[in-house]
Amino acid sequence: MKTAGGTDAAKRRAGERAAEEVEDGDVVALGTGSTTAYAIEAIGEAVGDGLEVQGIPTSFQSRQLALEVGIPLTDLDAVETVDLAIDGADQVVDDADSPAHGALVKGGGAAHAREKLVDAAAERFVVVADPTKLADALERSVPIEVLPDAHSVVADRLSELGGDPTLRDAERKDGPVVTDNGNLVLDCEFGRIDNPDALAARLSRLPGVVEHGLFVDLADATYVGLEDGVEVREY
Ligand SMILES: O=C[C@H](O)[C@H](O)[C@H](O)COP(=O)(O)O
Repeated sequence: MKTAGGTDAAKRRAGERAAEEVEDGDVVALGTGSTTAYAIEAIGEAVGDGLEVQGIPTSFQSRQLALEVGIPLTDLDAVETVDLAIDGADQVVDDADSPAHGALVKGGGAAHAREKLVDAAAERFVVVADPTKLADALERSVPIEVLPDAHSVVADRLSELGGDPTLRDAERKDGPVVTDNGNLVLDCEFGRIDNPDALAARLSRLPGVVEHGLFVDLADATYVGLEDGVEVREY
């Protein structure tokens, strides 16, 4: 998969390095997005060379790619353990002095509900990112998957919390984005999020919210792809 801009080589390095963590016999959660796609392709190559793994896809996109590159697939409810999750992020807190170090915003591809489920279940969750994703604090809009009937009432509650929600529109279809789970997505601006843990708890309490894109205390490491290598942050 190719993406626009100069970060493609960095994404590839991060993805390929994370794929090197996969061991024979592992169950691996396969995240969604352009960076994780490089990891899935690399795992597929290793499978071609004899590595035995089972993958759990997190979206239609990652499922299709995994099938294309020959990774045998399974489901979360069919396995006892998920050894490793490899997944991208839209933003990562990279300030080691911050209590939110390693917190993420995810869901740019509207896959965050399934991603959070498997990333949280994994023994080890590795984020793959290029340097444009790193920030001192989270300030990207937060994707919030909502039941279709709930989008306007949840939007009202988000405004009361100080947010500025927008229903995500599909680019090549009239109407909103519909997730793989049949739901809608509100992208909510909160400005700089100094306490993502507190905001995450408030969002989770709203009836009609299926899942939000704040991932707090879930990642074990971030692999940051650079033009000439990979930097690893362990949390
Ligand atoms: O819903 C999508 C996911 O959370 C992605 O992992 C995230 O948007 C990052 O994607 P990319 O690697 O394409 O920037």
